[in-house]
Amino acid sequence: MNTLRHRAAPAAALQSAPFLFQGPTGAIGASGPLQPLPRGPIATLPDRIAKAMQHIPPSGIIGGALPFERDGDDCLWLAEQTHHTPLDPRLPPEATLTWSVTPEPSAEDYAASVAQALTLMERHASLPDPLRKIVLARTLALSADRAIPVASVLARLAQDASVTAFQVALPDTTDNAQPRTLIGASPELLLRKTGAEILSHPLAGSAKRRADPEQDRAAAQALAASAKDLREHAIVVEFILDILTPHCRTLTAPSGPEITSSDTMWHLGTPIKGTLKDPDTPSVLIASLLHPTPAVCGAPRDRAAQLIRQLEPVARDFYAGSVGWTDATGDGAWYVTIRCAEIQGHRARLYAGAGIVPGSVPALEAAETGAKFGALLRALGLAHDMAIPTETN
Ligand SMILES: C=C(O[C@@H]1C=C(C(=O)O)C=C[C@H]1O)C(=O)O
Repeated sequence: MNTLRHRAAPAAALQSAPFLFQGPTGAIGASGPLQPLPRGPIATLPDRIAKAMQHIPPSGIIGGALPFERDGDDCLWLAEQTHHTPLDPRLPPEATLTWSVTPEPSAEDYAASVAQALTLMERHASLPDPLRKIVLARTLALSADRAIPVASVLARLAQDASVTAFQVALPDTTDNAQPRTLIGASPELLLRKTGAEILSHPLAGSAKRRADPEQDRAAAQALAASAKDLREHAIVVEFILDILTPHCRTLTAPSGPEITSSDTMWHLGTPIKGTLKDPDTPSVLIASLLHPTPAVCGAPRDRAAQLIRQLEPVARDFYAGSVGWTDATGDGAWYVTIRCAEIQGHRARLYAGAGIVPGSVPALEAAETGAKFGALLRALGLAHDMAIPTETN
């Protein structure tokens, strides 16, 4: 992807783009005439994509967001042109918004749900195919005294060169509502397809980055040696290999995870590489087979999803879904929708989750989710660690 050829567009000009992504491999987004794809669940996606692929011009792109729930309606567009214009790194003056922040649920209630999930796992351990992992999330409901400047928040998220910053326009909730936008900085690649080659780079197992370099290195080393995190991670890799195997001629993964990082978090990550049997399958369809992986849902998938619905007080909507794009050849990239917020006017809802396996400690999982809000909080001009309960900070 050639990003040098293009001059940066003013952030405001890109604010209305229905989808755009900027990460280590460059910037890509929709431009030109646009039409929404009919909305629907994953079960009808192959049909809807096949129809859209009949009409896509060679320079076109399909992109948008899949929700967390496989039977929820997605939000995809077909744009006749693709742009590769990077976000303008020159930020407008420091925003001075005044905020109110309400955790929903509170960190204490979240920890109580984690404890409940652990009890259930223990009680079901002797049943056939027991629940082995569940990812539980919490949210922060933010309200500012003015409209949130989406474009400059996105530009700030994109300053972390190790993540993919994204923006996707979401369907309006009511007829005359203000536009809803999903923005985020995903560190996790669900699936990239280039010709017959595919790459998935799941993350699971996390530790907060530290300001002090020695403590920061120690946190990474402790993560790499944590049996609990290695178990949590292995469940995701096993799931992805199982799903991809029937679709691949070759499929390889290293025997253990590597340490990866964003500006705010350390993670365990495993690059899984494959060659597709049918290289014409559009990337969004392979991504939709994988989604949601146990990195954001759990194992077994359906049982975890059901318990998530029971234990989480706020619906996930597009959080823990997938955002991405597919071009006219079917190539594309789909990311796990994490480290994200839904923004509407002066309100934002931030989401963060953590994988729970036997051995997880509720208060530490509350702290981990608190740290995962950091990238968004900082981009909004708030203290990155304000959601980490003080006794664990
Ligand atoms: C669920 C989230 O992150 C996921 C969960 C992780 C974990 O439990 O260690 C790590 C990376 C992500 O796959 C999130 O950030 O909201």
